[in-house]
Amino acid sequence: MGRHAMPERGTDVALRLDGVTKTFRSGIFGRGPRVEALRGIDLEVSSGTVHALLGPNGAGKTTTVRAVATLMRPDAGSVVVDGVDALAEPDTVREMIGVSGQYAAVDGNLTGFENLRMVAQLYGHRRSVASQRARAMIADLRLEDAADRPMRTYSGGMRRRLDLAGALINEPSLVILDEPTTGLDPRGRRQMWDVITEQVAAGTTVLLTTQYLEEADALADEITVIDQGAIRAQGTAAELKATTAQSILTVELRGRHDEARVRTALTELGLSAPHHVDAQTWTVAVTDGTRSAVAAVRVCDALGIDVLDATVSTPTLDDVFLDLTGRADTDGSETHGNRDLGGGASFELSDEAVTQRLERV
Ligand SMILES: Nc1ncnc2c1ncn2[C@@H]1O[C@H](COP(=O)(O)OP(=O)(O)OP(=O)(O)O)[C@@H](O)[C@H]1O
Repeated sequence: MGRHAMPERGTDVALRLDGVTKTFRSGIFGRGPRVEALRGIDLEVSSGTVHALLGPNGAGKTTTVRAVATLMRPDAGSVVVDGVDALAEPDTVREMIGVSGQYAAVDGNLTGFENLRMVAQLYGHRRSVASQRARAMIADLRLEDAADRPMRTYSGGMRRRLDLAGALINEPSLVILDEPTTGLDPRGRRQMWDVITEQVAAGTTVLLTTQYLEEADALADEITVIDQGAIRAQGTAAELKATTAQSILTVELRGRHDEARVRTALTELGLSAPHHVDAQTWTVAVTDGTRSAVAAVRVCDALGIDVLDATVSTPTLDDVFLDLTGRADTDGSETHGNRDLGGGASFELSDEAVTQRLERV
């Protein structure tokens, strides 16, 4: 399905990976240690959505996208792009996808327009059609000012946008962006986010890899957290944040109050035992953000406890990431727990994370 076909979000599956594994042999003649780069990756990307693969260095993100781009053959499992089996029909799939990182360096002496026209011609389009597409992509990706100057004069951000234009020019079913904003300054990053968001609104499906939590939060409809070749968690940013019940309610009291009474009040609201920070300040982990603050004031009021202030800090994706991968470089042990969070999102968590979570419930 092309990007102008405007699928309804979430109705069709643009990409499906089932049990994808890959082990590399390192060293001369492959006699070195084995690296299990992928240990059974399952994921599904709905048409017209952005799916982010988020993970630290060496997690297996690039290996996963290389499998989708048919640049690497998995040892086991399946990769299906818009209903086409990528292992059985790699040539067909190659025509259906756009991969970033392959176009911007075509020829630095050609203008942005000439580069894009050439890419479109390489896809087999007649020169007039190729010119039309190149102009349309230049407008879409806000490259008008740069279109007619040699590409070697472009800033890093412009190059990335031109590269994205190359990946989009054949109206692919799926666009793969491997770390699309690494190395860009904050302005360049934001511009890139804007154009990606616009393209998705026009119907493009995106699989992107990133090490930036902020990027996954800003762009992705769904996130797969990957570490040591295995999936640690999957879901929307909100679902991931919700699993980390790390919202902290801080209650500041006016004057001195009976400690046991305060403890009783906050125990009722919290997920764990309240923590007495100092004479006037208490903290407790909660799930229910701002509502907890209101409830705290009410419960304390009923018990005659005078509250000066009640605030809640909500979890960030950083909290989730640390929670899930914080022990990443310790023992390499596998995931055990598996939770269904509704909406088909499933979470696989380390023993430690599961224990933490059970303690909170
Ligand atoms: N061709 C290869 N030969 C041997 N090992 C490889 C090969 N490609 C990847 N690996 C190993 O597989 C693991 C996953 O690598 P991958 O490049 O997929 O990680 P990544 O998440 O993309 O990391 P980064 O953010 O650093 O690019 C790493 O341990 C890496 O060293």
